[in-house]
Amino acid sequence: MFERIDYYAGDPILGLMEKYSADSNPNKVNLGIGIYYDENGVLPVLDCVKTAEQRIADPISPRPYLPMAGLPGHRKGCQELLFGKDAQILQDGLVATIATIGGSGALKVGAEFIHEWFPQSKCYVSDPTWGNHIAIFEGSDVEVGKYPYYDKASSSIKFDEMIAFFETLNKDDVILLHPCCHNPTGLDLTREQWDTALNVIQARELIPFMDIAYQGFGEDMDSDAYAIRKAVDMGLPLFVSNSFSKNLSLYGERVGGLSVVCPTVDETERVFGQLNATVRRIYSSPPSHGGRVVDIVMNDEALHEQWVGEVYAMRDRIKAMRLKLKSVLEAKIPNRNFDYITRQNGMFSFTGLTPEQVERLQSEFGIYMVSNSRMCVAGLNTSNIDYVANAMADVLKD
Ligand SMILES: Cc1[nH+]cc(COP(=O)(O)O)c(/C=N/[C@@H](CC(=O)O)C(=O)O)c1O
Repeated sequence: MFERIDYYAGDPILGLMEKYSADSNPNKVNLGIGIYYDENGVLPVLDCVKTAEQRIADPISPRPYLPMAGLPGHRKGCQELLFGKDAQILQDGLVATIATIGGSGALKVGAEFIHEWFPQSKCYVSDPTWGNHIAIFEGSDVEVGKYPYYDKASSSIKFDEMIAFFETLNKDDVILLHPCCHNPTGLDLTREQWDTALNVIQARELIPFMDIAYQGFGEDMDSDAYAIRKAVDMGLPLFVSNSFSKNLSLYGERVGGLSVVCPTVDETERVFGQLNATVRRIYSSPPSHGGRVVDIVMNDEALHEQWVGEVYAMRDRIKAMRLKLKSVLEAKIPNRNFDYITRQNGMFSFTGLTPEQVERLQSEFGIYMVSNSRMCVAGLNTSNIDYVANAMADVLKD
């Protein structure tokens, strides 16, 4: 009956977690999946989340279905975080926002929506991008292409090539963009480059789809949303998927959002309705527990302020690890340039190690990076960074 079903080869990122867990090496280090670990190598529960959890737990309350779009407070929290608390488009009711099952759920609903209502549109992702971007859009029968992004030789962005490629695309083609903390390269456009890119997107009548999964880990909450807010200022139609997995450290609660910025209130109502219809036919409604945590933290002024501080502390620890790794590697291999480590933003560093070198780190040292050489810098701490730097120096020297 099922003998014709293909074996699943596994996911290049999630599959690493299983291998890491099974590794008996006492010195093993997990630099694979994009998860923030604290200085003690522990996945933190943020203090603001602890408070929210206590409020949810006492008094304990029933767990009815949520609306298809999720809790209004969760949706409001997404909108204010992405567009700014006083954004005119929010006052004018021009944003259709739903709470989703993480950023992945937001991308899936967005992909389904595009397949249904823009069937001629192709989706173009950066080369390279987060691998699941391609799987999610192709899984919704949206044809996926790649736009030039990363130049391996110079560890920089192929900006002119990217712009030239955008100029060749068709009206309503979708451009999947990382507003900050690009995964896997860590390389972000400057504000001037965003302005240029968005002008071309506007001129070609392309549809920007911005996936922001690490807001607050780059510069700050507002700066990290620059591209999103610039697109709004320009009057562009815009899709934004956001994730609270990383900046609320709520990975397993599956909380995110999908927002669509529309030209008129009538179009916003139409889009919002169809987003609900799409949710209903995929998973019906989002999870309530995580949604309530988001609602409480995002809408309680004191908790929101505490949350921002906790995100910036995570950001700053990652930045400190970048500086330390760069200095240790420079000391060990003086003739090699490691500037890329501190030029990159967010959780990831694209190390440029060859697949063989990545494999050696794993098999000889128990250090796990994604096979494309992406390192999750948040897995480093003062206890393991010398071990990791020594191992990287060893494989780089040979
Ligand atoms: C750019 C991006 N967008 C969306 C997601 C999905 O987020 P979530 O809210 O958990 O559904 C992730 C997760 N990335 C990390 C984990 C994973 O691969 O699923 C990663 O790149 O390691 C991203 O890196």
